[in-house]
Amino acid sequence: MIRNAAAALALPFRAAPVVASLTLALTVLAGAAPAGAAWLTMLLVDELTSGAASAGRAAFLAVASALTGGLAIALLYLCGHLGEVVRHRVTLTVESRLFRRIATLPGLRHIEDPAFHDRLRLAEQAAQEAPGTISQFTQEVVRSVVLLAGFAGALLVVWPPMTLLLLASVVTAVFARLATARREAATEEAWVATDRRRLFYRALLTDVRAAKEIRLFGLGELLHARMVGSLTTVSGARLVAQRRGTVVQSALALLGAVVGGIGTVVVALNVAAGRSSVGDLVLFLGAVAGVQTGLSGVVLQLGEAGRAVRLFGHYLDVVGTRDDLVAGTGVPAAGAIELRDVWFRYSEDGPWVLRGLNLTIPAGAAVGLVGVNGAGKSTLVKLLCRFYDPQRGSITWGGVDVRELDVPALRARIGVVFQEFMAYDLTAAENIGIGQVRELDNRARIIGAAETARVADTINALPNGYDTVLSRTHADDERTGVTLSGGQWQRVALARCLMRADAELMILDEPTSGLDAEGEHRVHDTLRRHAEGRTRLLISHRMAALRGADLIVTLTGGRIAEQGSHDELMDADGEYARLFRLQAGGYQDVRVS
Ligand SMILES: Nc1ncnc2c1ncn2[C@@H]1O[C@H](COP(=O)(O)OP(=O)(O)OP(=O)(O)O)[C@@H](O)[C@H]1O
Repeated sequence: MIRNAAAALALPFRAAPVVASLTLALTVLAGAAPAGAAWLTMLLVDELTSGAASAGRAAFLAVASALTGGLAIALLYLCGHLGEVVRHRVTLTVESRLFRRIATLPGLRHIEDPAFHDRLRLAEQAAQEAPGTISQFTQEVVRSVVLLAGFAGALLVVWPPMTLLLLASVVTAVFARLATARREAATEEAWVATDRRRLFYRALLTDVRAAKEIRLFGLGELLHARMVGSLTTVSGARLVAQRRGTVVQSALALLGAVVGGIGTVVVALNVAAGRSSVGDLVLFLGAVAGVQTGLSGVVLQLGEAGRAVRLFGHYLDVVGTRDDLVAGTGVPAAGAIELRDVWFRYSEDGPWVLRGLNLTIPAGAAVGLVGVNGAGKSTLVKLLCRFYDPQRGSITWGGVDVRELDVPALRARIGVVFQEFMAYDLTAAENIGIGQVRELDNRARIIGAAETARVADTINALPNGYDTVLSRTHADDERTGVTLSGGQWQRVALARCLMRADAELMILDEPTSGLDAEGEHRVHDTLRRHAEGRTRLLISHRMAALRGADLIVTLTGGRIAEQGSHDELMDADGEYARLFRLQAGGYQDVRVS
């Protein structure tokens, strides 16, 4: 908690050192002004009730008191504005740090972890709220401390025990408010998963891709009910926490009134008995009102700040998240890729997906990978891209363990069309160009990749050609976007992969599943010519597509069960031959010669 508070308090001074320091100085002045005004008022009252009042001195004191009061208000507004400036800079800093951490996480472990997403949501909330709340609280504390110091002197002079009484009521208020804040923050933490589900259902209801199934299967009511159910639960819990807070606040207000009342009675009796002056009473009343107003502001904000500090811990956790992979510094060397006794599972208690897998992918060879659904083909691809590390065994490239290589350098040598490739709501040119970010503006290269992937004609026929936004939900400059068919999208993804003209390893995970028969034939033909000499890993359920590969391997039970050329595997008459015949049989027709 102290670590969180210190980090949050330091933030404004790191994000906007000059403005934050100026705000602090002016806040001190703003805090001193009301006490100054009260002292001047006391002097004025005493002057007027002294029996030998000087008109000039009284007028001076009246003007000075009014001006000091006015200055206090003006300073408050100025500090408010400067506080906004600081908040703006702090928000930029924290959001930027938070999302840079997310953007630079090398592996997939954290991003696939639901608990990490919950922490991220709390961190985002804290990043937006905490800096403002905490810097406002800091200002309030500084102003109040100065103000209290001024008034405490007055109270000590007029009736010393009042200082102790006020102190006792403040300590009570602080503890009560902090307890409320802890409860409120705990409520947020407890319900964050439910709130995430609400956002999930909400996103589904408005998702264009989900719209067809939602309508056909009549899921609208179900999703709506679940969304509202989550919302009701979360806002109900927040209301309960808030109700408790209100009860506590009301009790504290009553306590303050009782303490103030006791002091006023005592001092009024002193004035009546001639032990204190009327000026003393005026000063005392001003001081008590000033102290209580100032303190109730601080105590109220203390609650907000306490909650913010606790949630800020999630921000610090996310920003300080360790890399989910230990990166090396080596530069990849050309050569064969070898997987030796690779064991992998997605979680500690999950089932093994790969169980002692051994495979050599020779440099420059086309390797076809076959296996039933769930055999682990895409998992193997993810390991080659080093999104995860195997729990046991090793993967080497050119004789070097991939764990010793620099991760971006390794990935720069790989071009992939993932099975679940992305369809970005960007222009056609950007959708292809992002395959090689430094070539994003190289239109000739983008057109070349589109032509190789045989999607150029489709793009040329779009309303704005390569500048057409491929989206129905986003539009640029009032131009509506367009949506491509599944197969056309797949060709765009292929063109994106082909932007990596210098990639040594090309991985195509089901690259032609959405293509028509002629399209598939042409793409394979083009790929064979385009990727000649590069290492290729091709995954497909259409066995005919892999027939021409130099090496075909079948993945069964987390291991390589068979490997060889098409002819060798057919001669061996194993699982591959069985599957191949099964598929080929599906196409046999007496009318086809
Ligand atoms: N991110 C993940 N987290 C946990 N388990 C996963 C994850 N991805 C895949 N799996 C599991 O790993 C196993 C292998 O999945 P994988 O996607 O590698 O199979 P595949 O051979 O590519 O299948 P398909 O032919 O259907 O594409 C499956 O049981 C799957 O449930």
